[in-house]
Amino acid sequence: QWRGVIREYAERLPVTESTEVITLGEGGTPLVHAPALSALVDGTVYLKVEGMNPTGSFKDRGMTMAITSAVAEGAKAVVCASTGNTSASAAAYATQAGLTCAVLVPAGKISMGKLSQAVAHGAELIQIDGNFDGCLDIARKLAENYPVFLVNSVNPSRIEGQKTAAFEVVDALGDAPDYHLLPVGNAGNITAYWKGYQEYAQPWKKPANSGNPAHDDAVELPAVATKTPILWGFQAAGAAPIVAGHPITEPETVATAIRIGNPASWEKAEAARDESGGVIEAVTDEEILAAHRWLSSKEGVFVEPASASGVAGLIKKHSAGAAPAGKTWVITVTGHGLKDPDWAINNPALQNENGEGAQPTQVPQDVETVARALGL
Ligand SMILES: Cc1ncc(COP(=O)(O)O)c(/C=C/C(=O)C(=O)O)c1O
Repeated sequence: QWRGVIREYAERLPVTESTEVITLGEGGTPLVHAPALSALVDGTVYLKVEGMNPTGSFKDRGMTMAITSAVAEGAKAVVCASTGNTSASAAAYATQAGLTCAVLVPAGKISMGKLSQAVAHGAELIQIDGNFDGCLDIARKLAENYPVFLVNSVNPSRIEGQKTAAFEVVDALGDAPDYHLLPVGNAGNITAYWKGYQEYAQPWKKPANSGNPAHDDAVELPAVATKTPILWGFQAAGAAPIVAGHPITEPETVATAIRIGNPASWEKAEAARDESGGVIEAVTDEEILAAHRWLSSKEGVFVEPASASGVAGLIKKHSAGAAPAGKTWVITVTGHGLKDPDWAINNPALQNENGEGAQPTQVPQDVETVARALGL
């Protein structure tokens, strides 16, 4: 039985045997071979399908650690700003821990699937007249001035939890891939992957000065990977502050999850890019929606639009002749397609010549008619 990322990787996380772990069984997600993308780049491409986490996105990895830390510190309430997935995850883990949860979301810019999760778990849901960056500013001020614990990825425990995805990739492949690709919004995830890959590529011992006597006699663990991958991060062209080199005051993209203009982990994301010898570049909404469609129609993997940004990036880099052949690639697809189902029906890449979506056919309850409708 998979025990959740904290128990599975306890020797590499800031916990001890006596820590009360709050978990919904997150982690242990599928690493799925992508035959069509592998053929495209003449290499081996795997998808790290993070939509298979308990609340349907990679955020659960960080939230199990953040809520576990909140409980350890005696918090009674947590707060987060979110484009949707963080709030869905915070609401679920807070419920599991018996904490109240306040979530601040940009008014009218959160997908129905994510909204339904925060509501279902009884979060105090506040829609802010502004964008995600404005919500994060308020959340930080609330945590500074009121008895609420901030669980956004500025909280280092989120990064600790999310680094376990890199461990799982190496454990599954036997070493790090040559390249790892992923979307970049608030930039916590690229920061976490780089931390995980670096830690796994060298001997590891819990930091003795963590103030936790149990760490002082921790054993040193050997390196697991022989190398670290090159990281390629991708922002939506209308919300690409790291690419532009300055904040974007009015970020715009259909990929609402990464509609972020001033990433909290900006510097750490640049460090991950530079230390890994990688890039952070932009992909357009059209390229994102085409990649979203590629995944569902060619690889059998259904994701929400922002999650396809890494795949859009690989396709774009390949068409520019910048994707070397014979390599091993891992692309993190970050959230399940059910989070934002409209794009499965209304994706322009799916519509026919007169702009109709792929509406299901309706016929009378008659087997011959159905057979004809199926073209049998
Ligand atoms: C599906 C999906 N894919 C990619 C990202 C970008 O990850 P980061 O670069 O670590 O921010 C997000 C981020 C969502 C939030 O920031 C939030 O939920 O508040 C996401 O939901």
